[in-house]
Amino acid sequence: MAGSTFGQLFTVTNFGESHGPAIGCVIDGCPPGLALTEADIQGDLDRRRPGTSRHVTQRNEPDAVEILSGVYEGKTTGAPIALLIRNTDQRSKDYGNILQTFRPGHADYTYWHKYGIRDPRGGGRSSARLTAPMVAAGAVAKKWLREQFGTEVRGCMTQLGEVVIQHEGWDHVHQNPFFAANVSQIEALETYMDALRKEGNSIGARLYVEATGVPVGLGEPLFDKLDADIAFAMMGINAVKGVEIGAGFGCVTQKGSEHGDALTPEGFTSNHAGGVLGGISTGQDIRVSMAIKPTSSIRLPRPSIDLNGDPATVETFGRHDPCVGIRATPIAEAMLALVLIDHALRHRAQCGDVQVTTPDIARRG
Ligand SMILES: C=C(O[C@@H]1CC(C(=O)O)=C[C@@H](OP(=O)(O)O)[C@H]1O)C(=O)O
Repeated sequence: MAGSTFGQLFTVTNFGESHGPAIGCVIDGCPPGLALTEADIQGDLDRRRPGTSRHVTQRNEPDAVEILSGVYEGKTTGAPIALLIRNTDQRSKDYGNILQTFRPGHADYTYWHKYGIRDPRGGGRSSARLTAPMVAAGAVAKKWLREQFGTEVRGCMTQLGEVVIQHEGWDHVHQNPFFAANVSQIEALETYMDALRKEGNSIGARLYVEATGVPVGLGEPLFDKLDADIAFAMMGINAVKGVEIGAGFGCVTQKGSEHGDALTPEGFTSNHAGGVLGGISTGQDIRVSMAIKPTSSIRLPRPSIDLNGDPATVETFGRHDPCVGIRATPIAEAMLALVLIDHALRHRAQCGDVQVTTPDIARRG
């Protein structure tokens, strides 16, 4: 399958460029009968959209979604659902000076060598703007999962550069532009970002995303393991460079007696597995962490080469996120929801009914 379609039974085909007339996606395989309006989707798009604080790109896009097909009298019909988001605030002249060069750390270089042609305006097809349609599709998946199984997907930023963010409570996530589960560190995060922006530089971040109320049995035994597909989905998000499931790299120093989550009649007593054993969901919370690289478009001049391979200096102007991780939480949530709906439909196709249990006493304790 070509590289713009995600999923096996609930497929999402992403289209568009950052400075084209519109971006969007076509969802195929959505179960019929799901009540769906634009309002079900818009909330998550608003959480991701640019221009909402001084710490993100100042490109001001409403990211208003239009449902073009697949819904009749407020319900999905089983037909493809086309979702459209019009681009309204392109400023393509910002990219004039980098047409002949490659930004270090950017897809400019690989796109040029692969295709021999690229749309450089706003990063074209490589733009993080193309995550918006995935957030829209993810909102549909979230709604179906919630109604079928009571599954909830949520995420937060856990580290911005060197600043580790302590988890104070999930309700804090909605009260700050960083998606931090913390309000007492917001001032420190703002000071950090203000200094970084002044310097013309960018920084990486770490995010956490989890799904609760996940049925047992989602995932395939050998290749399409649930955790493998989650890692694939997260690595498909622009700028993600590392993914951990459960204890992740922490398992290197764990002993078997510690890592293996004990089973009791009431449920598991811990969740180092991150909710997946043998590639199949345990019914515990799915726990995922990811590392997001610093934005490659920065104001600081850097050495590079031009299209002829001669030395060049690159400086990027325009409206870039000093930390793409700041707006990435809704994207990670959406990708996790898309993996879960796809595997829930696959499980149902092979095994019939999906078993909903929440044997995770670790999270209740
Ligand atoms: C527009 C969005 O982010 C954009 C992502 C992006 C990039 O190269 O990835 C470059 C910038 O585009 P522009 O130069 O056109 O402002 C960001 O603003 C968005 O996320 O919706």
